Amino acid sequence: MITQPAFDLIFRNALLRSSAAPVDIGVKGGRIAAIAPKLACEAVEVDVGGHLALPGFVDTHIHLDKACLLDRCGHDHGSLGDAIRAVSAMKRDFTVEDVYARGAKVLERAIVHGTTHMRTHVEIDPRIGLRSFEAVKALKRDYAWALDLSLCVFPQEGLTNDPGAEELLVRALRDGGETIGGCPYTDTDPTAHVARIFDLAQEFDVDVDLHLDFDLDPSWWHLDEVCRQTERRNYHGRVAIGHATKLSALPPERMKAATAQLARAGVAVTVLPATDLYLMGREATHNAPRGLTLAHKLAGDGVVCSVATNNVLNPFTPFGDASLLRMANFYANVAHASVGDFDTCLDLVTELPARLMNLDDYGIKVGNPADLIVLDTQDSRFAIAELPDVMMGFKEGRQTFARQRPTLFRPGA
Ligand SMILES: O=c1cc[nH]c(=O)[nH]1
Repeated sequence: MITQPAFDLIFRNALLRSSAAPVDIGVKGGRIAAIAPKLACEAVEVDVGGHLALPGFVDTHIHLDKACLLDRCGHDHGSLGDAIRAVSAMKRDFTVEDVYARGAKVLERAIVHGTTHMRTHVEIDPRIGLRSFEAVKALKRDYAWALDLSLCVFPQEGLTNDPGAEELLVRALRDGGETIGGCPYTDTDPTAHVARIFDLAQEFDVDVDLHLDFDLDPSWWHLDEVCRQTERRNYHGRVAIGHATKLSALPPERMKAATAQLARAGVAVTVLPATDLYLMGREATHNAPRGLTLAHKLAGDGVVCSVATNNVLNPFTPFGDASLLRMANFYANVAHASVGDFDTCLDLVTELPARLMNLDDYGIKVGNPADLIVLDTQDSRFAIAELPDVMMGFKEGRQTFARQRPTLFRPGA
């Protein structure tokens, strides 16, 4: 009789955030089958060497369709409006192949930086039609070996004011759109925009992820309407808002009320620090006012939050390498995070965005897919501060990348 090995693969000596000492992780059929201090059986082995193993970063908000446009967009961008107009003019010339190539470049960077789950927003409107959507669908298929890509279709330039946009959105939702986004502040009727997005979300039974309240004027906003619609439609836990920088301009009492409102409605908040700080305050002649919603504080008060990359090398953010660890470090730097907040900052790119995206089988737990990454650090508390290399990644137990340690050429060695 041939005895089957209990595991196909064992990760030896992996430090988990939840364990005081390194453990072994047994994998069978692509799923985690056991976690124990020492697994005594034969299998292919990967020596993690006491380094930190995490379940992979979760990027809830990126725009693959308009990444890597620096060579086409001129040198002088400024405000949010400028960025939207610049891409609006360019996208008429986007082809499926062009969007695919730019998106692939960013996806490959994200993979080697340890991202295992990602939600890309993709613009759907009469200027671009469904070309970008076709490209990101192909990217989802072609990179499924390394990363779960989820598609959020959205009308960047408005809905009620843009004839033809809704019909295209409906076609995208019938053909693989997994979440519906929106951008009420570009619509001539923001309230109707929000209501229509929720109508479509309910019709297609998909979650909602809106660009919202992206400035520093707290005298008006769309947050109340979004929370109202969420509660009215029983969409608790299925709605996220990105940017929401107006929250950072609220005095403490109003912030307390807004936090309670978000927690009650189950509306999640995604902070996009690179874009938020790049685009705001552009009209100012001096003391350029910029703000950032404090995701780690909101998270402490029961609001599901994430930090995400958003835009990479385009007029919205002419920087970036799709590294979520670097983005979390950037966020922690500019958001007044103290050493005691660093653990929560790591949650903002792992556990919390997994909740935002309702990923039921996320995490290094028995029964879950063996999706994990290994960081070159032995202390999870300081991963955000240290910016360690992500040394290797696995999806369902299959290795997706390895990063070589740099070699020092010491004289005389
Ligand atoms: O940051 C932003 C805001 C609106 N639309 C985008 O694509 N990015």
